[in-house]
Amino acid sequence: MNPEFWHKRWQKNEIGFHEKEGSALLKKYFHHLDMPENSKVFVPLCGKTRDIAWLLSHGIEVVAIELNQQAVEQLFVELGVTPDVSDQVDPESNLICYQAPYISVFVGDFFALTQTHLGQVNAVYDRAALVALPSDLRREYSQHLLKITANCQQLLICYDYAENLLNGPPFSVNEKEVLAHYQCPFSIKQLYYARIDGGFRGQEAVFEAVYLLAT
Ligand SMILES: C[S@@+](CC[C@H](N)C(=O)[O-])C[C@H]1O[C@@H](n2cnc3c(N)ncnc32)[C@H](O)[C@@H]1O
Repeated sequence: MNPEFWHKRWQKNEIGFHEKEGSALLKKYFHHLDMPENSKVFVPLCGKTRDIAWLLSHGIEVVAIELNQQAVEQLFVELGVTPDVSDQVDPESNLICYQAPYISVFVGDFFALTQTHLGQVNAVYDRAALVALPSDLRREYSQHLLKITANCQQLLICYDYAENLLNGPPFSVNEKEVLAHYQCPFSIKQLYYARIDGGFRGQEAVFEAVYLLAT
């Protein structure tokens, strides 16, 4: 998916992936992560997810990245927070950073983000990020994610459906693929696997899965 694809989706408000009430699966399974006091979670490819509001309301600091600036503007409006905006992150990355207490959201390409930008995080929350990318980019994504988070534990939410059933995104990422990306360095536990209620784009056989990736 090139950046234009996503910018057009945001421009036309074609954001069927956005959950107005946030993810029920995050609320149900977040406690499986080992989160000490004052923890920080990284939310890659965050869109304007309401999950960030939920994390903040539970005392979790959030750092996130999203390609589309309009999405990030909307995220902060919906949070009811006025951010400081800086395009002086560094001369090379072209990242812009929206910051307010307990939250930093970078606007730009995930692959331009470094461990230095991110700082130390206690966990990664990936909903609809890995599955947003075509297969050739998913390997690069998982490797980059491990590198910039220093193999940090992760709660991962994926879709699983038969190839040819749907045109992604979201792409199907089954358990075998999750293992291929992450079994080194993690032990991987599937916490949830169920058919999506009411189907997905007219298809019944689409499943949602939650994985805990921990060392
Ligand atoms: C399927 S949406 C998921 C958004 C969010 N995680 C959620 O649950 O609502 C994928 C998002 O990733 C963003 N995106 C795609 N490629 C990206 C990249 N290389 N760097 C940063 N964001 C990207 C898109 O603009 C889009 O908002």
